[in-house]
Amino acid sequence: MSTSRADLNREIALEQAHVDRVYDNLDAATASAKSLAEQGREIYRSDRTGWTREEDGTALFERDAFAYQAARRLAILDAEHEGLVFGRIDLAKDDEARYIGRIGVRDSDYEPLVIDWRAPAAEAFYRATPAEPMGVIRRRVLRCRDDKVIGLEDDLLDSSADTALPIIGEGALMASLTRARGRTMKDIVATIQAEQDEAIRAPYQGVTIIAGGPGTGKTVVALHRAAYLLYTNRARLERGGVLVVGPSNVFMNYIERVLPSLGEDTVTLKAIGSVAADVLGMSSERMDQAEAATVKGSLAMVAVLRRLVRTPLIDHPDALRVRVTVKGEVLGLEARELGRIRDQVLAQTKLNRGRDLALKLVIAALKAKFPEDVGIEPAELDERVREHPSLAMFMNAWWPALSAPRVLARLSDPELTGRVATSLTAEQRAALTASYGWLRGSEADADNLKGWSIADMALLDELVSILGPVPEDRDADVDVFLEGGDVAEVLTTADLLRFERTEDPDEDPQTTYAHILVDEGQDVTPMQWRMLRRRGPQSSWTIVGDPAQSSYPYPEETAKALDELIGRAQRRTFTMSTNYRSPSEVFDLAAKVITKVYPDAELPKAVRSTGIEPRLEATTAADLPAALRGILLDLAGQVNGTIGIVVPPSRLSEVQLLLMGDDRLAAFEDRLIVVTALQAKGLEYDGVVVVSPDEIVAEAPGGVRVLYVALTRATQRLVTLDVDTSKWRSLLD
Ligand SMILES: Nc1ncnc2c1ncn2[C@@H]1O[C@H](COP(=O)(O)OP(=O)(O)OP(=O)(O)O)[C@@H](O)[C@H]1O
Repeated sequence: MSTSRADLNREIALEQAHVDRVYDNLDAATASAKSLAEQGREIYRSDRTGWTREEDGTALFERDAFAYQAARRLAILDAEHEGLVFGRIDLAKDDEARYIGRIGVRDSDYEPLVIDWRAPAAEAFYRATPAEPMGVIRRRVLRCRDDKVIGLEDDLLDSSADTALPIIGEGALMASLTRARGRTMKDIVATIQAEQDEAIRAPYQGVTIIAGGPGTGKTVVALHRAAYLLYTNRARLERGGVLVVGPSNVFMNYIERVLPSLGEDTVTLKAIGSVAADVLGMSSERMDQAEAATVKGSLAMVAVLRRLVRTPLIDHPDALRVRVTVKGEVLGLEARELGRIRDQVLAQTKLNRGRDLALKLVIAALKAKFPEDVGIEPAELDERVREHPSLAMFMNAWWPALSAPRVLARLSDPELTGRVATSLTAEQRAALTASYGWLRGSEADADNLKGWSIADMALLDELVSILGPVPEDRDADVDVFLEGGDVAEVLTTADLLRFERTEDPDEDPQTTYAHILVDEGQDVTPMQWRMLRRRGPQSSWTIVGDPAQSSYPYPEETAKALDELIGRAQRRTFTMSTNYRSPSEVFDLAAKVITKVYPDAELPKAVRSTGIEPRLEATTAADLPAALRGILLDLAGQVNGTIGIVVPPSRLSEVQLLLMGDDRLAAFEDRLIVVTALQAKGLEYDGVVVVSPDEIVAEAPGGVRVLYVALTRATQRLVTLDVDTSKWRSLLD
């Protein structure tokens, strides 16, 4: 709808007057909060002199109806300086105008000046549509920079209403979608759409699944849901904690500003490779080769790890034998008897907690061997066996406290892997041991934190839960040499014990959360679901995902693991149907590719069209630098924001080097980002060049599904650049 500049300026001035009032009241409230804090008075008081967030009056909203809380949240918002007031609805009833903002603000008479976007009174701002206006005549979105109103976008929702309200602009959603993208995700609090709002405001309990194709806002909606849940369940969630898990640190950096821009800073964000850092004291960003990653993610690993723990660390025959001499009688237990005791203990308790019980059973078994016809007092026999130096030495070797890395490192031994991983194929076993090649040779390498992969974190976490925490104090300060052992054996065992003693395992139990939000859930492997469940045995969940973008080759296995996680909990699914990211020209191409291999893919409808078709280019390996350079120079002139260069892993460093050595590209290097298709998950760029689609398919565990991820990252323009081969194009026919 067209409006004159004068109309716009007049409306802006009107809104500015209201925004000024809001800020004046905020200043007063902040001052009052400060003085409350300074006086150290009880904060939650009935003299509501300042402001709070809304008029509802129920216990729910009273909870933080005090200046201190609001001032704290305001301080978080301040860092961002995004408009505090961003919306207004004009209601037919009583000509009421309601302002919507990031937090609620009242004036000195306790009248609401701004309603928190999460309050029930704000719901109509998001839900009203022309088909169902919910009493709203006009919805207005205010664009502010700091505390200045700089633009307005209106939607007329009830055209039948007799109103003189001016309608300005083309609608806020389109204005927001066509803006250039930066390096971090922005909140969408001013333009949340009705179907998104339903998922955001879904009840807290059980498991909420947010599904839908690429670019439908699943991530951003889930983050707004976290903010909403904190608002409606603040006491429970601030105490119990909220954890947001995403695929990588790059992704966490991309989304990290969204919650603070909504006034929330109590949420913990972790990449999947960091989730187990609470018990392991380490995290990882390293990806395994496709084959190894797949084996390590599969549920078959549970049995492999259990068997691994049951296999004694030392299986030298001398170490698997205990002998004590009492009154000239040699009492001994052989490997088979010791094996039985071991199984009995491990059936009852975790290895690191079972040593005392194992010792008790060994002593009982040894005593039972003492000949009945040789006279000895039971108490004396007990003492002689118990205090025999060989016994302590034997126990240190047979039942050492084990750390998870120490145990997992054993899978670098192909022979042992062959024994414990009987359910895996020979190829799977080979991939597994090859991935631990870095550990071969030196024991202490298990401590090399850089070697472990993201997939290993879930295996190590599983091991911690099988082994129990390593006890701090081990009475192993004795000089160790095994009875009947040779010198080499003595050294090996002593080394082993020293290793155990110098370890500094993190004994904290897992940190648990009241709500866990998992993004890119389709890529969470079954082993990783088990790791996550340990962080939320009682929690409610929000799970975001799109199976069509999965890089785990067995989506059915992940779905099964997810079903187990959900169990009998209440489950509700919201499927987002509109693609807000890519223009229809770009998404149509991606949709053709995915439907050929994954006919069940959710295909959202693109909300925009630019009239610009994707460019399909081809080059040779030798000419790649020149061809890519030409495309990037073109794109830099065509889009204002970021340009993503999505490459197969094998070309990552080649392309990074190319960018570094080029003067003309250096001029806009802050807009260029090189990523592999897997790293690009969840991210978006205004211009995207997908380099060598065929190699992306060949190198990624998810094949074409990962190419689909790459093809759906552009908000404006897409270029594909084939290198030598163009096989993927057969998917476009
Ligand atoms: N209601 C909205 N208003 C404005 N922008 C929106 C809205 N919904 C989504 N967007 C924008 O669309 C883009 C895609 O959102 P998001 O990354 O959350 O999608 P996604 O479904 O998680 O995508 P993918 O599956 O590809 O990771 C983002 O730039 C987001 O800000």
